Amino acid sequence: MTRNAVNVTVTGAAGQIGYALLFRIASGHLLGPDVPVKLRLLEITPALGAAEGTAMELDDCAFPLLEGIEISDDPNVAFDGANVALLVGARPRTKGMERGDLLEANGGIFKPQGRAINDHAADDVKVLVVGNPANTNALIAQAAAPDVPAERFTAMTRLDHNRALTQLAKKTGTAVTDIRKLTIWGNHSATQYPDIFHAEVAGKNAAETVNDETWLADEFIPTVAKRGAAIIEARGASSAASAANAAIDHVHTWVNGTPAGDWTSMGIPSDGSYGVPEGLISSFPVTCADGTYKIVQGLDINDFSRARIDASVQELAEERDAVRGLGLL
Ligand SMILES: NC(=O)C1=CN([C@@H]2O[C@H](COP(=O)(O)OP(=O)(O)OC[C@H]3O[C@@H](n4cnc5c(N)ncnc54)[C@H](O)[C@@H]3O)[C@@H](O)[C@H]2O)C=CC1
Ligand SMILES: O=C([O-])CC(=O)C(=O)O
Repeated sequence: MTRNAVNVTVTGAAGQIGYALLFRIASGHLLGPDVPVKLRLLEITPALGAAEGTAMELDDCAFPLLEGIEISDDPNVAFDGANVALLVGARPRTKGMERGDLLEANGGIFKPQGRAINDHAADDVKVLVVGNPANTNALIAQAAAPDVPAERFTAMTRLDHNRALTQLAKKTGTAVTDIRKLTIWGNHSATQYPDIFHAEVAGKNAAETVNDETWLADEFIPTVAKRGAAIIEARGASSAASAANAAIDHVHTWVNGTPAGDWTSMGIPSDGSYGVPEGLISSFPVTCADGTYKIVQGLDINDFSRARIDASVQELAEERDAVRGLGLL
């Protein structure tokens, strides 16, 4: 059976993550080996030439699943008919820039993009925001798209999830495939909380297996939460291939489902679960099936976890209040 191509819009297509992402989308890793794709690339006007260059390379791969590439500097064109929208392009923080300046600059990007998604994307559009501050940028885009169901706007914490998997596997001398039910809670920032209290390593409780709260508090959590900064320090540039890989994982899982007996982490609009105020886009443990996700319910949250979840959620609430103050919500 021949399937219709899925329209995948990627913003910031000429950037570092874009370069690591587009080839994997075109080769079938995002949606599956039998799903044709059409790429719609959005860039700012000065970067259109670089996006053209990447498109030339995509052509030169002769990917069997790639049915077309369109490039534009107009969000209304780039999001037209989008089934999947990967919002990667963002304004990076530069020297002397305050947090409020960063939020305002990103508001100028994500508000019009949200509006364009509202007006032009396909009815089934799924949105993943990668550009930082990802959770709050997702909130801005969502607020500008009142006709799109709010739950279609998600923010990426899968990179944090994957980072945590590897750190836990190393500590326990196991493979990442032995680990299940790990959770990232909260914001994609240094306040995020990677939680192993419900995780399993080779079928046994991870926290009991590790049995080392000092490692948990002083090594594991800070290593995962500050990994982005450590990569920048080591590489002289921020995570790109691993971020692209996580974006692929996030959408692939959302569309194709979580394996039985496991869950993943996604930044999603809170429904009030686990005391996270409704509407904040916060990371939760979720299962996915049939193209939708559900928050894993009924987990006991101990005092150690509660304090950390609350701190990250507090930061999200402050970011929301700041963008609300700027008139972006
Ligand atoms: N959520 C996560 O886990 C992670 C998020 N990030 C974030 O992803 C973002 C992108 O990272 P890189 O690709 O390394 O940055 P980059 O600077 O290499 O590329 C960003 C691209 O976005 C483009 N751009 C800027 N404004 C745009 C607009 N209005 N419309 C379309 N394109 C626009 C720029 O021209 C540039 O080509 C950054 O905000 C970074 O902090 C990075 C790693 C992980
Ligand atoms: O810290 C950054 O700018 C990049 C990022 O989000 C990450 O690597 O997690």
